[in-house]
Amino acid sequence: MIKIKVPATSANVGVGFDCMGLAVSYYSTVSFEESATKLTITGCPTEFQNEDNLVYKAFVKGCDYLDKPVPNVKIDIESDVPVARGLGSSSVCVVAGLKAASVWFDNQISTDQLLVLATEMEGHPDNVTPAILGGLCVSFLDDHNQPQVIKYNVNDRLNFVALIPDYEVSTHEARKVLPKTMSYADAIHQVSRCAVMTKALEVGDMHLIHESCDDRMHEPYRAKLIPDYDQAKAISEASHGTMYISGSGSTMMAITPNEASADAIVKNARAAFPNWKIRKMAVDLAGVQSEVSERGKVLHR
Ligand SMILES: Nc1ncnc2c1ncn2[C@@H]1O[C@H](COP(=O)(O)OP(=O)(O)O)[C@@H](O)[C@H]1O
Ligand SMILES: N[C@@H](CCOP(=O)(O)O)C(=O)O
Repeated sequence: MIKIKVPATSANVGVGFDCMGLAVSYYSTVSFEESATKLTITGCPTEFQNEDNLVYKAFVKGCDYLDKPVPNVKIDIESDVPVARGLGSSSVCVVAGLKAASVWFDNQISTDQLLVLATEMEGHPDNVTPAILGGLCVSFLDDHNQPQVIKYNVNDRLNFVALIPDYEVSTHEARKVLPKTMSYADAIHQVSRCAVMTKALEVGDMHLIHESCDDRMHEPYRAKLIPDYDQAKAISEASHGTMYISGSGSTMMAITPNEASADAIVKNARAAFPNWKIRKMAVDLAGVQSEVSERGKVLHR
């Protein structure tokens, strides 16, 4: 059996639209086993238990890339990552399927190629890159379709709190509300803040994090899709947090200067939104992990 563990990701981190993403300590584990029948999928909503399942599509893409016949397979998805909440559930599926195909055929897909294939499927690299590599990543595909990635450290003092609403926002729909162009003035605003944000996260400078986390590319448009955005932001800021929309929402992520501030946000957000999941999260540094076992015995990781 092959088990693939993939972290959730918080894309954009406010000002890094479509290029910056953070792997967080919230996971899905997907198992792949040989099967007598073509495909069995368990552990996910019935609407996804068919050949259109994103994990299976990615597995097929990986096999095709390696020019191997797609094996009959049983897939079991054990997921903590909520669907369509801006924590990269689709990237988890894509990365799990591609990585499983690689492991199935002796790890023949390189990490760079995994990044290329995963980005092709997702359409943007900001979730799949940290899901594969872990940590805080900034990335793009160059003109030769090669991934260019830089990883930044995130200061240990910082804490992250995910405020996960009980309603979805589909990434596809949340991309439709964005304008097609932006002004030079807004581009300067964005580029300068994005560059400052990366270093501010590294050194843990909460003042600079707060000042630079002021997006003009997506957040003003998407805030309208999240009816509780203003209240969530007020709760975060009342306890010294800086909040941004995680990915395309609906989750909102608060960055806090210390644990006490994170605990206060958790307490106040739980009181205000009793039906939401409010979770403290750490940065995942490992990225995708695989394990191969036979009759319960781990053969290699
Ligand atoms: N456990 C799962 N099994 C199959 N497909 C899934 C699963 N989780 C997520 N998906 C796919 O990912 C899509 C959600 O992706 P998206 O709208 O980008 O939101 P997110 O922010 O969670 O990535 C679902 O519509 C579905 O196609
Ligand atoms: N850059 C993308 C990120 C989408 O992340 P998701 O977790 O919501 O799928 C975007 O903002 O559209």
